[in-house]
Amino acid sequence: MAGLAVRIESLVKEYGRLRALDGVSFEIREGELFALLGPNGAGKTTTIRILSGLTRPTAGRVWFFEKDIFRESLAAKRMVGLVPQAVNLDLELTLWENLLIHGLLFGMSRRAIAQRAEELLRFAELWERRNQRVRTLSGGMKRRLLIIRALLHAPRILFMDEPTVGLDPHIRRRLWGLIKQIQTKGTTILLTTHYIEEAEFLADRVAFLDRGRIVALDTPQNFIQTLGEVAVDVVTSEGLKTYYFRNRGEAEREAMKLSKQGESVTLRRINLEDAFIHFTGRKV
Ligand SMILES: Nc1ncnc2c1ncn2[C@@H]1O[C@H](COP(=O)(O)OP(=O)(O)OP(=O)(O)O)[C@@H](O)[C@H]1O
Repeated sequence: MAGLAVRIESLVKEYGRLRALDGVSFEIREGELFALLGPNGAGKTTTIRILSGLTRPTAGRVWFFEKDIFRESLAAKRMVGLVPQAVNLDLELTLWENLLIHGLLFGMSRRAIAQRAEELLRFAELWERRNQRVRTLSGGMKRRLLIIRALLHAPRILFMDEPTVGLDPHIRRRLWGLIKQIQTKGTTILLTTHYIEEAEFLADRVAFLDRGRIVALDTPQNFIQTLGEVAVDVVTSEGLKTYYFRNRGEAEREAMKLSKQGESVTLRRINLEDAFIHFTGRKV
């Protein structure tokens, strides 16, 4: 059984009178891909900022591989790579130069940087473009560069804050492939997202964050199974109602009954969005 990569205990973050995080605790196992899913303002970025050493919590403790990150902050920083929400690359420099600067900031030798940069640029299919200015890249390419920059110093843990926000669906899927490959190579990943299908596709476990609190935490499969297997959506004069059933037979019987009453009925598989609405009482 894999050890613990991240242990977070009772994190609180206050901005004046606003409690952005209200006692957040969870653990991430080594090699796991863990998603923090929540609506805007839930506290996802605040959590990532604390874990990356960009801001201090009001209270709470965090360990990476059993090292207290506030007591051993330098060692902790070297263990993590951060993919921020905003594309903070230097647009006037080339891809290669962006990676070089990052490596030097992390105290890597030029030789080690060159070796690792080549490996990662090839991995992200950006090698041919290494001498282009970042300005000339598409949105999806910039995101790929942002991800490999975070991996340059070979961190054991990768934090990704909304890595696919605002991208077209096919570019998002390509990034999902890349993220999965990074996990396969052994990196522990924490990502935040408000795209439910992203969490459902990528994550081993998902925590629903709502107004600074974790309201539910489990694997996508377990969340879905808690509700059942098949959902029946019914459009009524009062709006859309959804009913959950353990199997298709039960769902079909109920759907038949409702259609006979003249209701408009659709059957579908239960997904993580159903679970999210069930646990938070609202949409992402
Ligand atoms: N520096 C700050 N000063 C004051 N309030 C802040 C600050 N940073 C975040 N907040 C507030 O804390 C709460 C949580 O914000 P946070 O950015 O962590 O949410 P989020 O889940 O990442 O949302 P989003 O998806 O919009 O990035 C919000 O109410 C936000 O307005």
